[in-house]
Amino acid sequence: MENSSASPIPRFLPSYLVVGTLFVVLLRYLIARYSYDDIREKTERDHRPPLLPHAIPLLGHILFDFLRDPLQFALTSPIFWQRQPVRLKALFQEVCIIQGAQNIVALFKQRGLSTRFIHHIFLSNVFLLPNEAAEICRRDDSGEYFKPRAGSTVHHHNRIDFHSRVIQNRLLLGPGQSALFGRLSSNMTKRLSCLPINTDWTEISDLMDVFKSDLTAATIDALAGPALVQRHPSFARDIWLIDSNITGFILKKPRFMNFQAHEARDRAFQAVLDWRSWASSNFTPEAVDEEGNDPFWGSSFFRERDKMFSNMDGFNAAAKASEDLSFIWSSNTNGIIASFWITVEVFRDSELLHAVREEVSSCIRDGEVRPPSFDIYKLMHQPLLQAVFAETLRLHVHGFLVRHPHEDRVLNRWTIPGGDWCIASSTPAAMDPEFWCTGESASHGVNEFWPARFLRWDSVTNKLTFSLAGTEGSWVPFGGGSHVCPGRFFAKRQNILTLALMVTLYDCELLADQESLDVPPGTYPLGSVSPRGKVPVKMRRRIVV
Ligand code: HEM
Repeated sequence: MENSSASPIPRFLPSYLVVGTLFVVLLRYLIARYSYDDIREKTERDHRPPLLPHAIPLLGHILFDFLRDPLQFALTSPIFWQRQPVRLKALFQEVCIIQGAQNIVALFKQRGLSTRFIHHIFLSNVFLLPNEAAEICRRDDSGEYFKPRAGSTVHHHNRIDFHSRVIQNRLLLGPGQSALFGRLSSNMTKRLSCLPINTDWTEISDLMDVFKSDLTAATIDALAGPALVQRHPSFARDIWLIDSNITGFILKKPRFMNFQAHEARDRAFQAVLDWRSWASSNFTPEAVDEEGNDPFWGSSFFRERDKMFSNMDGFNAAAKASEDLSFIWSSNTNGIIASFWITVEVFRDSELLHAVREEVSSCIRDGEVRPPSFDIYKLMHQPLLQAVFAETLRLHVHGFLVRHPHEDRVLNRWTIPGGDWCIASSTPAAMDPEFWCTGESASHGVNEFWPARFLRWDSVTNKLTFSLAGTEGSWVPFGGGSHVCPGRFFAKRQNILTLALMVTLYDCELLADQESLDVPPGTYPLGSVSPRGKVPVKMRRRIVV
C-alpha cells in the first residue's frame, strides 16, 4: 500500500498558500484603503484623485454591477456619489471618475480633450464604417481646433475631427440654423396636425409610435430633404430598430442573435447610400437657393460633407453613407425621446397642462389656428415652457461624458494623469437631492417632475423667469465645454414646439401604468432613456377656435 506521507508536497502547503494569498490581498486592500482616506483628507493642489481600494492585484475593480445595469449603478454606487474625483483600476487601465459640480465644470473648461474614440466605436461597430476610413479617423490626433495639436503629423485634408465640426457647427449653430429651424417647424406642424385623430376619443396602443414615425420623419426631412424618406418609407422605423439595439451593435452581437436589428441596419445603410447617389447625380449648382440649400441634399450641410469626405483618403461611397447614417441617428435619438417625455409629463398633470396651455396660446399668431402658427421667438422664451424642457432633461437624460487627456490636467485641486480615461456621469449630478431639493423645492423629491426648480420670481419685473444660473456642473444633459452638444438649440426647438402643437391640437389621457413608464432594467445610458414598456393613451382632437 502506498504511504501518503511520502508525497513531495507537504500536506499543509495548499492551506498555507490560500491563507498567505488571502493575507496579502487583505494587506493590499488595507494599505489602499488607508492611502485613499489619507489623500481624501489632503487639500493641497496637485494631488491625484485617490485610487479606490481594490482587492485583486492585476484585475483591479471588476464592476459586475456596472456591467449588469450601468444606469442603476450610476444611481446607487458610492463610486459615483463621492463629490470629488476618484480613480479606479480596470485591468491595466486607470479611469478617473470626475464628480462634484465644480470638478465637472473644470473638466469642461479643459481644451483639447479628445472624444473622437467614442465616435469611432459608434461608426465602426454600429454604422459599418469600412476599415480604410476607420483607420483615417483613428489616426487623426490633430484635435478639433483650427491649429493642429503639437506633434500631430496628420495631413490637413485628413483632419476629420476639425473639418466635420466646422461643417456641423455651421448647420446647427451658425448661418445654416435659421433655414434648418424654419424647415423643422413647418414639417413638424404639417405632420403633427394631420394625425389620424378626430374629435372622438381614439385609443393608441403606444404614444411613442407618433414620435418614432411622424416626428422622426419631420426631423429627417428638415435635415436631409424629403427624398430620403420618400424613397425609403421604412427608413424612420429602421433608425429606431437600430436605436433599440445599439448596445448589441456596440458589443458586436452576431447577426444570428440580433437578426431583425441587423436587417434594419442593412436597409437603413442602403437607403442612405441610394439617397446620396441620387442627390449627387441630380444636383446642379442652379438648384442652390439664396440660403445655400438645395432640394437634393436637403441642405448645404450634407453637400459640404460630401465634398469634405471626397477630399479625404479612404472615404468611398460606403464610408460617406456610414458617416451620414450616424449623424442622422444622433440627430434623432435623444431629441425625439425627450419630446415624447415632455409631452407625457405635461399631459399627466392637469394643473401643469392648464398653465402650459395658457403660455402656448399666448404665442399663437392672430387668426392662424388651423394649423396653429406660433411666434417662435416668443414661444422659445416662455418661462414655464423652458422650465418644463429643463426638468424633462434633468429626469430623463442619463449619460456618461467621456474624455481622454493626452497629458496631465489640473482640475481644481486634483491632477488627472495623462492617458487616464475621464468619465463624468450626468446622473448623480441631476439626481442629487442636496442640490435639487432645497429652498422652495425642498418638499419636492428628486424623482418628482417639478419644473419650478428652474423658475425664479423677478421682483423688479414682477414676473416669473426661467434660469439655469447656479446649475453649472449639475444640469449637464448636453455635456459641456468644447464638445457640448451642438444640437442643443435644435433639440430645444423640437421639444417645445412638439409640446405646443400637442397641447394645442389634442387632449390626451395616459392609460399606461407606472411600471411601463419606469426606466428599463439593464439600461446603458446614452442620453434620453426610453420608457420600459408601451405607453397606451387615448387622444382626441380639440376644437381650436
Ligand atoms: C435632448 C436632445 C439631446 C441631448 C440630451 C443630447 C446630448 C448630447 C451629449 C451629452 C453629447 C456629448 C457632449 C459632451 O461630451 O460633452 C452630445 C454630442 C453631440 N450631439 Fe447631442 N443631444 C441632443 C440632441 C442632439 C441633436 C438634435 C443633434 C443634431 C441635430 C445632436 C448632435 C450632436 C453631435 C453632432 C454631438 C457630438 C459633438 C462633439 O463631439 O463635438 N444632438 N449630445
